[in-house]
Amino acid sequence: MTKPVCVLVGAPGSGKTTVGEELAARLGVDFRDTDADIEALAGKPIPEIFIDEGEAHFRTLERAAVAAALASHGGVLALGGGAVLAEENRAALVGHTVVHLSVELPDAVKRVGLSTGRPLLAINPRATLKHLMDQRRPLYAEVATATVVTDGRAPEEIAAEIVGLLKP
Ligand SMILES: Nc1ncnc2c1ncn2[C@@H]1O[C@H](COP(=O)(O)OP(=O)(O)O)[C@@H](O)[C@H]1O
Ligand SMILES: O=C(O)C1=C[C@@H](OP(=O)(O)O)[C@@H](O)[C@H](O)C1
Ligand SMILES: [Mg+2]
Repeated sequence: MTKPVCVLVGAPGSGKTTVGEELAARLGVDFRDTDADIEALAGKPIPEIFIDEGEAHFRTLERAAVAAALASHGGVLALGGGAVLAEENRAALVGHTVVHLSVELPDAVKRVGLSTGRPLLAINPRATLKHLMDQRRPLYAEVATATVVTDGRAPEEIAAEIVGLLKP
């Protein structure tokens, strides 16, 4: 069975998508992001899924996307920030190389701001992010096989550190 060389988890704004693309380029492998898979399957952007069908439906699509990507993708895989909320997803990550991109509130807020692409953060992003991060911190720690600090660091530097971690 194919297995991702590295799965990236972390809060919104931790840089999973940005660092994941950079890491995949450095490793010469494909990059995949479950958020993009969900949008392709649903045929619409994530904010529209939240508006039309709600978060619970998004989480159902996300569980299917995570299972499919873990079983079929051999490159770098980025998950959505809330994927770790599902016990099913946390269980599916056991045995994988999972890097937690850690970020503290100030950098996360600066990076995502009032982002239009993240429906959960469309209103009051600082308070919402703080709540999400407090709730999820133990879950990222539970699934991660390594943690890389991203605060005040460029995506290139973070990707380089992960390349080093992946060396046997
Ligand atoms: N290390 C970093 N330093 C500064 N900005 C970053 C960093 N990583 C990501 N960003 C920026 O923050 C925003 C969110 O990044 P993204 O990769 O989409 O995060 P995630 O997928 O974890 O939510 C983007 O505008 C991106 O350019
Ligand atoms: O934190 C979350 O619950 C979410 C994070 C988003 O992905 P990023 O972490 O890549 O922003 C996306 O999956 C969706 O908007 C929900
Ligand atoms: Mg992302």
